[in-house]
Amino acid sequence: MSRETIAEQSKVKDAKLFIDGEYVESLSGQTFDTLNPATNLKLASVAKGNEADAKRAIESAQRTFESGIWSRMPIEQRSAVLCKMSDLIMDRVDELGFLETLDVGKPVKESRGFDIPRAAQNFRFFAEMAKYMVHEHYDKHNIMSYAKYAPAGVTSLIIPWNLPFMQLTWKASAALASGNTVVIKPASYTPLSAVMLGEIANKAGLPPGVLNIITGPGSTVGTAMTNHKHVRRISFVGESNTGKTVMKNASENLIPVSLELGGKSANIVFEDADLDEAVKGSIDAIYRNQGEICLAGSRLLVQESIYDQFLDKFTEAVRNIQVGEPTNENTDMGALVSKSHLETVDQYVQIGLSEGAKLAYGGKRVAGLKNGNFYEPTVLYDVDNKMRVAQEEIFGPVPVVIPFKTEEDAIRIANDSIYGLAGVVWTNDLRRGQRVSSEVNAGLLWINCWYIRDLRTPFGGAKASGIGREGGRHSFEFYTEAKTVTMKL
Ligand SMILES: NC(=O)c1ccc[n+]([C@@H]2O[C@H](COP(=O)([O-])OP(=O)(O)OC[C@H]3O[C@@H](n4cnc5c(N)ncnc54)[C@H](O)[C@@H]3O)[C@@H](O)[C@H]2O)c1
Ligand SMILES: O=C/C=C/C=C(\O)C(=O)O
Repeated sequence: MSRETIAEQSKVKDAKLFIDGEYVESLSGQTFDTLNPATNLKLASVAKGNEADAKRAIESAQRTFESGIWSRMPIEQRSAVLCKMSDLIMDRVDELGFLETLDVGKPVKESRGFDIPRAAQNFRFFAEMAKYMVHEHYDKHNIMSYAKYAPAGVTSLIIPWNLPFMQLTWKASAALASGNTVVIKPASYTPLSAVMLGEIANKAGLPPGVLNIITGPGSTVGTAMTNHKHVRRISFVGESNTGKTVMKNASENLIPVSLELGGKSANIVFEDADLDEAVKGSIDAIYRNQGEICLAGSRLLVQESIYDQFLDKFTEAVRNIQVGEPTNENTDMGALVSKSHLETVDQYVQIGLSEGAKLAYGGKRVAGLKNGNFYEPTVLYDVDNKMRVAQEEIFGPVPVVIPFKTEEDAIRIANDSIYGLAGVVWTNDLRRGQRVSSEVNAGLLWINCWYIRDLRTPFGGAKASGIGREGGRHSFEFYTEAKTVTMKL
């Protein structure tokens, strides 16, 4: 399909709330604008929901849950609806990919090649898996016990702006496959793809009220979605500090939370690594999605004996990254999500330089692309792990390169962080790879690769990077309520 046809098809519509199977205005009638990060021009007007709208959606989800139309639907039927949603997402991969690119600022080759296909895969994966869940059953003399996994109830899903459609569907597909009804809140910078899920749900035959979408501020909509007594699960993705607020609010009604939060992951390159592979993988780990990815290998730890050689090769590769118009097929790195985020990223670079870090490349806005939020892929090196740029999440295309002497040093530095989301080890000694991955305190470790996903595995972080795990059976455990039935025979 040509770029023009896709653009025509993806004509950005104003976005409304989606409640009880219908698109509606917010009760206040207020709206806000979502901008294109590549131009900072308005893309669409979006309904600005408030507490009352969130309550409307929660009540609709609660009524629908209790009706049993979805929660008691035979699993084969439920699964078929979700597979249909998967197909409908793939049918619209070009259009949804283009829309995601316009709203997030990310390269279209990634939106169409990864985010949207992965969203379709999320639905198919959980729809299929739900059919084959193994249930527990124990016999003890004349006593038989078994566990039933009942859907938990109304589930709030709160999503950030960096990979909106992929993350939203990662949560929604598992929650729905478990038999729950959901209320979704996308981030205000990037609400457009989420809103499309309403259309897709209706077309697939999801009963009205099973899936609801409320756009609006976190302080009002988000709060209502996290302290309402009818909400039985909250899955939140975002910053660690917002996660703390979510947990505090959830405690009012003792609502279980799953929190996927920030990261500052160590990407460790040992002297025995395949250097070309390590350079290529490390580039991907920090510049993909403009560095706006929680799993980013943002602390690049390099063994002293290869430090200069690695840094030269890495910087050379950075020079070749094509930064540009996100809808252009050749673009590798697009625009940061907002002007204020661009300013934050730039401030961090200045902080790093004032702390004594050196600049190997980048460090400023892209000349010639001043209307959008384009920042050069940047390399800060000779960084000490104590510096703020090594301790705080920058969430942009700015790795900090830190030298280390021994394996023990690398592990100590990797663990000297409040975060514990991910870690990457580059080495040709797989015993070392195993040792280091056992010692790094993080939820996700990759050896000689980065961000390869098997959806059956537990996904989540340690320390300030989160609470709980989703993925495969871990998602089903979170989104259901286990009930033990014991029978005397
Ligand atoms: N661990 C992971 O899997 C993962 C994945 C993606 C992003 N992240 C993290 O997300 C952050 C970037 O995203 P962001 O800037 O959108 O995060 P954010 O915390 O500002 O916002 C996330 C979502 O929470 C909402 N929100 C804000 N205040 C709220 C409140 N009081 N109650 C309920 N909801 C509220 C926002 O509107 C948004 O929808 C980074 O820290 C990144 O590492 C983590
Ligand atoms: O920015 C964070 C990336 C999150 C990735 C996932 O949730 C996933 O791959 O399932």
